[in-house]
Amino acid sequence: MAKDQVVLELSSEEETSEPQRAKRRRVAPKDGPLARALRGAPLPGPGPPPGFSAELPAKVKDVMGANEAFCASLDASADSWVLLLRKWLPSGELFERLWNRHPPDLGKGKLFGKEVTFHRYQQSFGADYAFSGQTAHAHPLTRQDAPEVWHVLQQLQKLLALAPPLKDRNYGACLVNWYDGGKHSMGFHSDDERGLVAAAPIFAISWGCTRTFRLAPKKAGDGHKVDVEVHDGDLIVMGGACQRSHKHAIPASAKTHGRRISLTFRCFQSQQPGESKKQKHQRALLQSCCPISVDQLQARGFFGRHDSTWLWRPALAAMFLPAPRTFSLSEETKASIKARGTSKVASAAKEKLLRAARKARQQIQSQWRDFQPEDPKLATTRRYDVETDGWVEEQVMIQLDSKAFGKGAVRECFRMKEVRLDTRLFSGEGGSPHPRARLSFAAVAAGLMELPRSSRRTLWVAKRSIEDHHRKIMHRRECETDVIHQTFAKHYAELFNQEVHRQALETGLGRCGAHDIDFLLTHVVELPERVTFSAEAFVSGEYLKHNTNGGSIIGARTTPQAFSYFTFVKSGRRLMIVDIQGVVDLYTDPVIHFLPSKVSGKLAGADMELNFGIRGFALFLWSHRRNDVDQLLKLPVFSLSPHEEKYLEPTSRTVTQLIEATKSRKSQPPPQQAEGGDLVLNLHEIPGVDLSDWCDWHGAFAHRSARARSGSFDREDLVEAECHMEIAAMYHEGRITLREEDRGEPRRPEVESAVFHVVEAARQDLPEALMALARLASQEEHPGFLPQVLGASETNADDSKGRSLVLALLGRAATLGAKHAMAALAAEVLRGDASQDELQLAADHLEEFAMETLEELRAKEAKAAEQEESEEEEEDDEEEVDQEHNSLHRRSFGWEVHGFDAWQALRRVAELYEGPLKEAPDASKRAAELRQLSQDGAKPAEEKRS
Ligand SMILES: O=C(O)CCC(=O)C(=O)O
Ligand SMILES: [Fe+2]
Repeated sequence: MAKDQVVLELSSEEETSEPQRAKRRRVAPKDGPLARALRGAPLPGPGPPPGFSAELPAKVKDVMGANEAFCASLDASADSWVLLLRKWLPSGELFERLWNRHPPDLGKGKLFGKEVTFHRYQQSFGADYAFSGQTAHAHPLTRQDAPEVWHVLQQLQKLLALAPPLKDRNYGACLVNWYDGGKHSMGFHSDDERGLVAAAPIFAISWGCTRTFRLAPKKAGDGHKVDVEVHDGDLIVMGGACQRSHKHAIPASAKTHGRRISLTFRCFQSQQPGESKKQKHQRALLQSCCPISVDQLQARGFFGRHDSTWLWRPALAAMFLPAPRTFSLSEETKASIKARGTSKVASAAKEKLLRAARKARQQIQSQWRDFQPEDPKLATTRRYDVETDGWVEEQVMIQLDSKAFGKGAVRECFRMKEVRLDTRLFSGEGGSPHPRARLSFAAVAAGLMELPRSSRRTLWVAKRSIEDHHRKIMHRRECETDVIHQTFAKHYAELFNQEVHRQALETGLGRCGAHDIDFLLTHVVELPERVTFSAEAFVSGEYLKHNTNGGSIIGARTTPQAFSYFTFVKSGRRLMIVDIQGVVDLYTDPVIHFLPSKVSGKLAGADMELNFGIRGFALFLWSHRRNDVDQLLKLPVFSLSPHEEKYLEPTSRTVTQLIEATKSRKSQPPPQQAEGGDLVLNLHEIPGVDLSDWCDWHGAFAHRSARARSGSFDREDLVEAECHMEIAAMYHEGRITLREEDRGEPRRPEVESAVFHVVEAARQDLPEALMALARLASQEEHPGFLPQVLGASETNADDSKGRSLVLALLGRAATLGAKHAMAALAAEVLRGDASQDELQLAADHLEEFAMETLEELRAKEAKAAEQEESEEEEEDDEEEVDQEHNSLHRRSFGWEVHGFDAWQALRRVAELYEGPLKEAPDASKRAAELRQLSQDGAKPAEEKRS
């Protein structure tokens, strides 16, 4: 079964109406619009048990007499629910009669491979019941053979008649359990055997003494636990995703001595009646507007949601609208709901659904009208499995359209039908191909036979790149990349949905406007002779783009933006899924920005063309405004400057500007830095920038010698800081700017925000940011980076404060291993009158600078020698883009001009130990060593020079 091919045409409601809907959903069905309109007067009685709240529509209660009916949703989105109908069908004299029908022996089963005897009697009726590793053979469920069970079934059918999706379902399978006293019990389990109609509710009737019916989530945190005292005649209905999310049990009880019987009715696929003409028609309509079966919809919980098992919900109908248009009931209809009640609404909604489906069918038919398929061909599909990072292959038969129906700049699309071959047709029972079957397979392939009716035929769009498809291997890799990306995105979409559900439940905030999202599943189709396509399911509807790989945010939807940011955070800042586009929340064709060294497997090997790495992350973070969904998911805040907060509307950046920003990193030289005129800004007066706590440079002493650092400095956690620095770089280069009309000063570079981001990056210990900031704080000119910024001296009388700040920043950078910061710090310290401690620090840093420089020289020489040996001529430095780091990475901002080379540095340190530091431990010994080293090293270097 093509379970995975889910194509829905969803209609989008206005984002703004979402909070209201979310609110409704949380307490559904109680506050569903229909339920609210239909709710009758409350019934007398003890009221709902803990965890239960809602009452059911009056019409449902009518049929059941004056009994109470409650509903509990087991999770925040009401995907899993239970109904409780009190005193639905008291046992009366039937109890004794059915009791006498229990089998002579206790039930038996297998648990973890071991034979066990259950603490209860058990018998199935109507359909064999497979449980705990064995099958219980059923007795017939007829008036003659099981009159009591039969009687209950008759009553149940009356109830089913109220629920359109269930009314023609056959519930002719019942498991009866006899509990003789409190020692008899049933352990936790779910009623999720094979062969059940997916998501069709389970009906459990209790007779006899009161027991606790316990429901608990399978995974802690996935929903609520509920204990219900079930009395004689009570009916429990478990619906929606209940069996998937929850387990249930009848726990043993020391206090209970009475007898109890339970009857659970289930809906088996094998027992469903043939469809009537009308039903068939309805089903065909649904299927024609989306190649997904009604059963699959049920499996996805669409029919099980909220009260939709009982009424066709308008929201459900809306899902089938072909184009995203706001679907809402007319005022007139709403009034009639209020006035008249259930059945009208149900049928009106149904009518709307059918009309929508018909329209969708027409649309699809017209799209496929001039489909002129070529002969069917055998092909291999390859699906990517995220878990195993491998490919799964399958044989299919495809028919391609003879001409492309769509052409983009890089790709062309063909309509395609794909038939997944029904293996029963083509192979013998045991899996080995039957000779005759093989024959017919060949016959189909040769076009001699019609495609077999029973196999599934689905509609696809096959894509290939216009340019490259003749370069077969390349093109195959490209198709694979598409598939890998999309499957990855789908995986993250699932994580996103789960997280939204979890947070909605935990916080009690509801979904805060978050929609469930999905990506189309794609696969590679490979024809003989290595002709390759990537294929994805066909969707119709209005196609919208929500953000781009260049960081543009389009439109006001919150879900797609939150999703992109979620992928960044969830992946540990290793990747970010962008270019979110598709029909409503069914997306396709994403781009993944990633850091090549931090992802593994097939993703790492995938296409680099559209991956902008750090710059891609930075552009998105710069454009993205924090929204409700980010907050719901507790995604961390990425700080933006006060100017950005004020002037940056997500829509204020033009797409071209951003695309320019991303492209030019690769090919063109940076644009001329934006004209600054005679703009001068004092570093200490930039809004949002507070450097006062940095101004004590003695903080740098805390780290003493950089060599005392434990291990090498780890840049793993610096991705966010790199993003800040990249934003600063882009401002500096004039690649991005704020909306000028708002700020009222056209063509003025946005220096304030650039500085803000440098400071953010410096606070996160990014060495180049510390050095950049030190440069901005210094009193020298710095034409290379944000020349408009002045350090303290000219405007600030307190000169020493400025020097302190510079030293503190350099000290921190030095401690983090920035070589030139070490030497520059030493040079600065030695220039003034320094204390002993300061001199010692300078000596330590200078020594380490020398050692590192020597190390680098040695490594360089070794590499050169190696290259000479292997005679590698190729210069493979073909303008490689560093995706892992910001474009100012390893820049020293003028601090490299400190006047020391390794030898000079060594001599200078020696001088210090001979002079002002001669009191230091082992001073003279160290001085001698350093002098020796400087002489040894200097010789070969001088030889070389001459
Ligand atoms: O005795 C009960 O009410 C529980 C029965 C049950 O869970 C089952 O038959 O699967
Ligand atoms: Fe059960």
